[in-house]
This record gives sequence, structure tokens and C-alpha cells, in this order.
Amino acid sequence: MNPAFSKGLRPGLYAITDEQLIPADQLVAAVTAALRGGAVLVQYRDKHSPDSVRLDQASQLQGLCGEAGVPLIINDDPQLAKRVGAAGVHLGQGDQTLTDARNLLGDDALIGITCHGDLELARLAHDQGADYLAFGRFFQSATKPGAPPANRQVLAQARQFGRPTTAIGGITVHNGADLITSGADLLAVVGGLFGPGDVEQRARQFSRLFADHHPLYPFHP
Ligand SMILES: Cc1ncc(COP(=O)(O)OP(=O)(O)O)c(N)n1
Ligand SMILES: Cc1nc(C(=O)O)sc1CCOP(=O)(O)O
Ligand SMILES: [Mg+2]
Repeated sequence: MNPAFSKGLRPGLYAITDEQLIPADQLVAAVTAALRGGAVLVQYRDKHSPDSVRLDQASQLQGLCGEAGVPLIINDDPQLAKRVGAAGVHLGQGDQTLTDARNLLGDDALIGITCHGDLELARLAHDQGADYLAFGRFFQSATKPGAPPANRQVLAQARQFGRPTTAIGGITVHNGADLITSGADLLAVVGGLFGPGDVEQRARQFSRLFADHHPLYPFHP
């Protein structure tokens, strides 16, 4: 079954920021480069900075993404998403519940859920109204070394839910193609995008992988 793309979701590169990798004064330039290279979704993920910094940075990214017509997702924090007018939120299994986030943000919000490698978690997330299902980690991740591993087969099995799937964890331009052919609609990337080197060029390379391997890319709603 083709997944239901709605609320501005499209297959492609999902750029995720990290405050330990991207110096604060380079955040806007780094995300601008990712957008220029074709990122179709951006997540603001900052696990450590003070609330005032997170509010300021999330507002700046919302401005950038708004101009680019790309949805901004806030990691962990539905309240911050509401405050800055972001498109939605990403929630893990230990975060606030999908139901609480939906009640706060409304039906139009984009809510993604971490399902690790577990189809039952995916079923639950689907039944509760998740807009995308995230699976991982598929490779060793320097950003989150302790994330539980997932098997590529889960991507094909998750097609039954008719929701876009995201793959995450150690993804690079060299190992991403297999995940797309296995069924990933989005590749969520931190280090393989924002690590040292030319971010825009790497974003373009990821976009090329989708052009070559995803049946619905480029997706025009
Ligand atoms: C797209 C995407 N997938 C998975 C995660 C991980 O979420 P979570 O398990 O809540 O872990 P933290 O990111 O909060 O450390 C994600 N953020 N994005
Ligand atoms: C935030 C996160 N969640 C994961 C999961 O498996 O749920 S892996 C991960 C880190 C992704 O960063 P990188 O692209 O640098 O590996
Ligand atoms: Mg989380």
C-alpha cells in the first residue's frame, strides 16, 4: 500500500539538528544548507540547552522552514512546537503521549512516533493517529549510541499501516539507498548530514538517492 502523505509530508531527506554537533552560531547556516540541498522535513532536536535558547533557536528555524515551505518538527516538546507555530512534534516511547500531544496541537499537527524495530509499537502508534512511524537505529550511531537496533525487514512490514515510514540511526549517503528500497519514505539523518564537510552537497546526494530509488519522489501533493 502506498503511504498516505498529508500535512505537507513528502518522501525525502529528514534533517535533524543536534546541539552537540552544530555550534549554535552555525545552526541557521547549517539548516539553510540542508534546505537548499532538498531536505523535505526538519527536526529541531536539542536535548540540553536552556529553554530560552531552545525557544530562540526553534523560532529561527520555524522562520527558515516556513519560507522554504518545509514542515518543522520539534523533538520531545509539544509545548515548544505550539509556542513557535511548528508543524508538529516527534515523540519517543518515553516522551509525552501522542494523545496529550494531539490534544494540545490539534488534528492538523504532524506527529511522528519512535517505534524502534517493533511492529506492535507501530500498530499502536498507527491506531492512535501517528502521521509517520520512525524505525531505527539501522547502523551504529555516534549521536545516539544506545538506541536499540532495528532490522531492515520492519520497513517493508510497516507498509501495512499505510503511514509514511522514517528510518534513522547512522545513515549516510553511502548506506541510505538500501533503506529506501526496503521501504523507507524518509531518511532521518544527523551526523551523516551535519557532520564535517559540505552540508548542502550531502543533502543533494541524499535527495539524489530518493530520485533514484523512491517510487513517489519528487512527490507533489
Ligand atoms: C525521526 C526520529 N526518529 C527517532 C527519534 C528518536 O526519538 P526518541 O526515541 O524520543 O529519542 P530522542 O531523539 O528524544 O533522544 C527522533 N528524534 N526522530
Ligand atoms: C535521535 C536518534 N534516534 C534513534 C533511534 O534509533 O531511535 S538513532 C538517533 C540518532 C540519529 O543520529 P545519526 O544520524 O547521527 O546516527
Ligand atoms: Mg524523545
